[in-house]
Amino acid sequence: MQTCIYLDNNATTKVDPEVVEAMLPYLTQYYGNPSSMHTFGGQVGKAVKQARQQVATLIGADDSEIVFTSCGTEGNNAAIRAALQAQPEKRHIVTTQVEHPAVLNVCKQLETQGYTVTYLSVNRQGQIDLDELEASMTGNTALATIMYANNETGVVFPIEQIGLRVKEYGAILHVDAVQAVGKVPLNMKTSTVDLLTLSGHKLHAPKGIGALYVRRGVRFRPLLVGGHQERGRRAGTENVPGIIALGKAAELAQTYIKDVKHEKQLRDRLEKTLLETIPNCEVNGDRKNRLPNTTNIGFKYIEGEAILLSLNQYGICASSGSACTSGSLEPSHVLRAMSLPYTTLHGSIRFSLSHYTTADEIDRVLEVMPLIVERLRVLSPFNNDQADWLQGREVLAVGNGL
Ligand SMILES: Cc1ncc(COP(=O)(O)O)c(C=O)c1O
Ligand code: FES
Repeated sequence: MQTCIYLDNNATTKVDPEVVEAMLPYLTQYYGNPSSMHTFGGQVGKAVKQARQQVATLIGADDSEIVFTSCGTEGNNAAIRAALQAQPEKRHIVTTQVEHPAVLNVCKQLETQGYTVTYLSVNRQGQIDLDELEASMTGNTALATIMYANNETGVVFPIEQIGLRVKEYGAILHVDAVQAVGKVPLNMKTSTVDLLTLSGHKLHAPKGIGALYVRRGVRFRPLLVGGHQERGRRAGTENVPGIIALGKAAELAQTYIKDVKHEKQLRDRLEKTLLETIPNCEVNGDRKNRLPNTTNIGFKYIEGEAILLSLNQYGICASSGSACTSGSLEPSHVLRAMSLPYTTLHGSIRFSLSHYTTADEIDRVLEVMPLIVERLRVLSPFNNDQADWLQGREVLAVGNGL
């Protein structure tokens, strides 16, 4: 298989070799069912218990507060449904316009089922306004579901300040922390968060395993109903190899989190040099409150997809939005919510690094990017001469909600 310079770690990550090593015996040797009465199954149950502890430790939770799920999407669905079922009399939800589809589309579906949803706006930096949040909360608000860090821009929301406001109204706070866990330290013991979603494949475990943190005392009804697994909070025989892998990845992440300087330095160098060497480009999102591994840069007057295809020819993987929506060629809903100019909106690229990223790889990207952008701008029908015309369209495009 082809290797590449992989700068798309917000889409998914490489499984750590130590994680593979930890999970393999649970595919081959220890295949028992953790719920079985016999010792063969029981030893698997013990390993699952240890993995639960490892995940709990990473986010400062108690192991009884961790429910294993199949992915981040399931965690979000389960959390939102559980929060609403716990307070059936309340029919209002607060979220943001920049959530992942695994939250946004659940909210849209709930709107057809008698719920009202407030989608908080974001400013040009991708930040929400805490006053707007406060003004949207009422006694009828059951749930605020707000992401920790944005997958496209890396922008981090002030979750604890959000939590204080949400708590004033007695609502439940669910946080989609799929992009944050393993990248920034979290401590549920000192947090206002009630429910928190994480996903293994974003922190060097395989795809198809995740976890939901459920604060002790928060009433929880399962999304999947059946057997008594996960203390009745998620039915279905456990994905044991996935759970062991997530446990190991969580343990390793504790070390990596302490060493994000490496990633951050490379990200900052990539960003700074691109801005210096390529005219007409800018960083999208709040540069102060951001994940250490992500940069989203708008290259004016060209198409993001064209940049991606060119990068691909050089063996460089990046992204122009979340993988789910990138097939559509529609500009990203996150960047649209930030009201970026039309000229930037279409030419935005996300580079997301990991601790595997090397200085040589960044050098290579810095070598080819100016050539790619220059070539595409020469070919572009939207070159700088037409900027005035484009700025005119920008008003139109935003007005149409494009
Ligand atoms: C912020 C965010 N939430 C949820 C998800 C969905 O996670 P999963 O792919 O494990 O279902 C993703 C993954 O793209 C994400 O970035
Ligand atoms: S669900 Fe996979 S990238 Fe969004």
